[in-house]
Amino acid sequence: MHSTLRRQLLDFVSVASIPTLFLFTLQRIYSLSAPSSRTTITLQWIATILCALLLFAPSLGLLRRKPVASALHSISEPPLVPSYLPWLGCAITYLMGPANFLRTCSQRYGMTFKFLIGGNYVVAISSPTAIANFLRDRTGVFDVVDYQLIPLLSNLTDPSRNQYIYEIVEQKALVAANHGLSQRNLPKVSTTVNYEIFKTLGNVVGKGIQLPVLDFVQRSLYVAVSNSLLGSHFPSLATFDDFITFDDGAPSLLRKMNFLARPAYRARERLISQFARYIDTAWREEEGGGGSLEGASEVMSDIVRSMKNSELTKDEAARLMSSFFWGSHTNMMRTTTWMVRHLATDSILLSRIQRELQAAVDSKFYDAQSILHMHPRDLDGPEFALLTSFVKEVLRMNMLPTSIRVAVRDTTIASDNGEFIIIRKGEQVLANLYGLHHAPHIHDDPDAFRVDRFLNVSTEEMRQKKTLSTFASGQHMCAGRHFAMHTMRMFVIQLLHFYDIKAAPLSSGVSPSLPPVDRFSFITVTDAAKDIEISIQRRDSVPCDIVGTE
Ligand code: HEM
Repeated sequence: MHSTLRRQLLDFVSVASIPTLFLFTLQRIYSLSAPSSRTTITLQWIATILCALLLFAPSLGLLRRKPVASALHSISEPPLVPSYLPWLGCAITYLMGPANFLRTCSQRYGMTFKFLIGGNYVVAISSPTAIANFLRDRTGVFDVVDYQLIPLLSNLTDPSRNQYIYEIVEQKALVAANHGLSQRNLPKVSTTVNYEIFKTLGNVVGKGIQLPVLDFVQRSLYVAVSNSLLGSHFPSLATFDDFITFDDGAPSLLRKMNFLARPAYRARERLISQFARYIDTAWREEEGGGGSLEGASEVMSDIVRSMKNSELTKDEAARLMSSFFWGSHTNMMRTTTWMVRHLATDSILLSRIQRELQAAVDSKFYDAQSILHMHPRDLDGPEFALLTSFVKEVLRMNMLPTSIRVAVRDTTIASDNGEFIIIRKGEQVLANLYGLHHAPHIHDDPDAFRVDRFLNVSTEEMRQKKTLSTFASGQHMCAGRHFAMHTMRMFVIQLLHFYDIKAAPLSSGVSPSLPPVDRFSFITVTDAAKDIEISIQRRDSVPCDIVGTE
């Protein structure tokens, strides 16, 4: 707050001084040439009004620093989104609906803009080059603020412990997560996830069901992913309801609006005690400071070991696990939910994806067993090019920003076309994925859903153009990206191979269309009341008997 007020004062002093001096000079000239008390009073009034306007100019957005041009580059200050509340700024509009706020501002102000929120200036950036540059910064000018969210998400209440906890997270737990979920080590967990998806779909769907899409996907993915990461000591089914309640309220908990999220608050505490119990039950000590979680994936054992070998309490470790667990489920569930909704409501899309899958089955993956042994590399190959493009398109349409950094000193970020964006010390920089993924000069007809948008774009080309940034980049790029891409595609492959799916008709008998995005939500969800139902039937023609799955 202090720096904001100082900034406003400096803005005022620097800009207000020019017209004030001008009026003062004018006044002097008038009073010298034609002394008249009326003229002097009028000029004083004009000066006062101008000063008052200029004082509030920063929050009204009237004050825009002109871009400073240099011979080689253009260096510019981002335009400030007007707001009428001095310290709060745009907080209310942003917090009530970030998706809507970013969409409106991107349309109005373009690729970069600044807004005031609760005493902090946030610079939202959509340029692919600028996003990559600030996320990949290695000079230390951009610090991670996301970790400040960990205490909020995990309900860590002793601030004196936070610095130490961040260090353990950054230097130990995340290193273990990145290593265990890397492309090289992914096969250690991917076969388990393939089998768990198979088993869970069998249990949830049985011979056939009709469920809202969100409920179906959340239930199936939650159990499959939890089982594959944590093994059978973790009560996946029994914790599902608490996880969903926590997930629903997570945006409010992160916004410090606990009063809006009491059920989520309580559900999270129950989940945390389950984690504490799980670590006790599943942990097996080994000689030499080792040890592992019985039946769990190697990566989860490594993460828990890294916490156990530090000075974290059991409660702190259980709380951190709940945050990791939430992060590993929430985005994947939402993305897969949108994929299934698209498939259920668009018969052309469904048959294109089915044809690709059938061709892959005919040529390479002849039976259920070979589908369940698919290697992550198989999914990245040409056999599943359309499915891969489909996931990317769904991510492009729905991802909201998650990457925020804070500038520790004044700096600039190199953007496109030789432009530089001025960032001042203390300002937060936000990767505005909405702006990047919906800019018409970057993505042709950006509001249209095109399943083959990324079909002929190689990974290398995408890396170079940086036009899709769903997993961020740089040091804190998503550790679970390979796991997520594998799991989401495997879920769709099994759903379409072993089952027939279609959207259940509405009560009017009409086939439903894709439900609208709730633009006022924190994440691009749909209003639960507007979700569509899906009918799923096991395909008797496809054998489902797999050796090794009881
Ligand atoms: C569709 C699915 C997913 C999306 C879109 C996604 C997106 C992201 C993004 C954008 C970040 C970077 C945040 C930042 O820059 O500060 C991130 C970080 C992270 N994600 Fe994911 N994620 C997904 C799935 C997963 C899964 C399945 C896991 C684990 C199994 C996971 C684990 C992590 C971890 C540990 C980090 C922190 C990395 C670090 O700070 O070094 N994510 N994720």
